[in-house]
Amino acid sequence: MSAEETNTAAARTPFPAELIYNSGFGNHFSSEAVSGALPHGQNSPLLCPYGLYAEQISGTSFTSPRKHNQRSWLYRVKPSVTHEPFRPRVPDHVKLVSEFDRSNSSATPTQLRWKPADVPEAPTDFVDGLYTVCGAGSSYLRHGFAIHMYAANVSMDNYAFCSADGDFLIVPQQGSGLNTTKSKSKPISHYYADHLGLWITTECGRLQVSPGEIVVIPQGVRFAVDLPDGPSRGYVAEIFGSHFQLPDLGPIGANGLASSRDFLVPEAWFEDVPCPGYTIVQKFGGELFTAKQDFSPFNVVAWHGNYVPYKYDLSKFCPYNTVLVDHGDPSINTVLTAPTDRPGVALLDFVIFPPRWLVAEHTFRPPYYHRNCMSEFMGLIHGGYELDDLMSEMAKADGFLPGGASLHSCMTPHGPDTKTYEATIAMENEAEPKRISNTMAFMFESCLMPRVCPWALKSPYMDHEYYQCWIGLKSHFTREPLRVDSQEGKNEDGT
Ligand SMILES: O=C(O)Cc1cc(O)ccc1O
Ligand SMILES: [Fe+2]
Repeated sequence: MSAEETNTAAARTPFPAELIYNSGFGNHFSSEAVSGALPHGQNSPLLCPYGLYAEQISGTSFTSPRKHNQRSWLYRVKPSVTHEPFRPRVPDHVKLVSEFDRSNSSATPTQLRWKPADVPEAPTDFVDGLYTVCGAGSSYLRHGFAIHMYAANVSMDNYAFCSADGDFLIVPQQGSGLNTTKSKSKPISHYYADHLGLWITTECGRLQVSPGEIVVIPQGVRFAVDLPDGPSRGYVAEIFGSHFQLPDLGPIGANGLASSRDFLVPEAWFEDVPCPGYTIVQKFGGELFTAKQDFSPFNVVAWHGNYVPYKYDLSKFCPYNTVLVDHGDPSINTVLTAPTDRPGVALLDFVIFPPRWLVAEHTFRPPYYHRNCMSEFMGLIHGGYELDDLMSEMAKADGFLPGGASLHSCMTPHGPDTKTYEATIAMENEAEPKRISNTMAFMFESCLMPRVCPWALKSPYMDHEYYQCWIGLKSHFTREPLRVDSQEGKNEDGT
């Protein structure tokens, strides 16, 4: 059937120009698309208002401590259980992994970098365009993560998707007609102001997510992605057995980094139209299963709870950083963290490198050379990474491009390339403040060691020459004493 013939209610219902959201992180929300649809005083009355069915979705075990416990109650036209049996999805050309071992992925300590992937020419929706790059652990054992990327050019037609494996943190990188013109002063949202991004219909309501924003769809929550504006490309971190939370702020105090009130949660929205042949596609243990039903899963008239999808605009992030010497550790820029049972050890941190001022003195300002016991996957949403923007065209570091990616696994050495090192030193450690404006990079950082999927290793976008960017780093060692550029012996004005 063509898109015109199918009864694709979700795809056909245009989103309003501006959606209204609830605001807050981890709140217990209540939302009614029809006034009075939420029961009062109890969750599961004998008969719910308007003859709705009550259904609970749990994101944590029933007995999880109260401060971690996540669940929502959905009041819907028909319950989710009304469907034909799940069957393996055909054709099964899926490049998704949720239990990483020798049969489906490789160990490699090499520094890896990928160029941005082209959006396919053949019609490809969000689910078909999704492929796993790397990951670790197991969704079956509820401990691990997978990093996927996607490139899509059509809306999902007459079906909804959910992952039984884990929460999806989606980072859209590109919408159609992306304006890449550089500006020193524009916030990232301006670059994408005309782009509608992803229209995501979920059981809890609808979200519009543009590049520069992120969205989290919790494990099991059903959603459909429409592309009103044409092709889209981006990154996904899927976490098994943990949920994202805001990082503790420690000595920073009560404010800063990502603020609770900037997280936006949908308002209840439903459709109640016949949907013959509607399909639920469920990712379960890395495999896709389908089940037919004759109604839309977006039939939740009201809901309440704290297990909800949410979005966040990265330009709202309030960065803190070095104000005197030394490059700070990237954890200072953590937007969200998915914890393990070990304090301070993340299953997955989502860290950003937003526009900001560089003001450090006597300091090599780019990231230091390092080897990390955690593994670092990086993506670039917009502009250049770190000092790219400040360098002359001659010295401009290249190779890490918007839509591209890199992976520096556990204990794999990495740091600024030769051009960045030389250009930084050539700036003679200028002490005056500099603004990095044209940038929005991010990192998924995990305590687990990722294995890399074969299609990512064999990808035509793999940059096999990546190692070359460090080969030119020369020895500057001399037995002659160098001018020691430290604070010692200096006056407050630097003289
Ligand atoms: O490797 C990277 O580019 C990520 C990173 C950034 C930074 O500012 C400090 C450490 C670090 O791993
Ligand atoms: Fe790093």
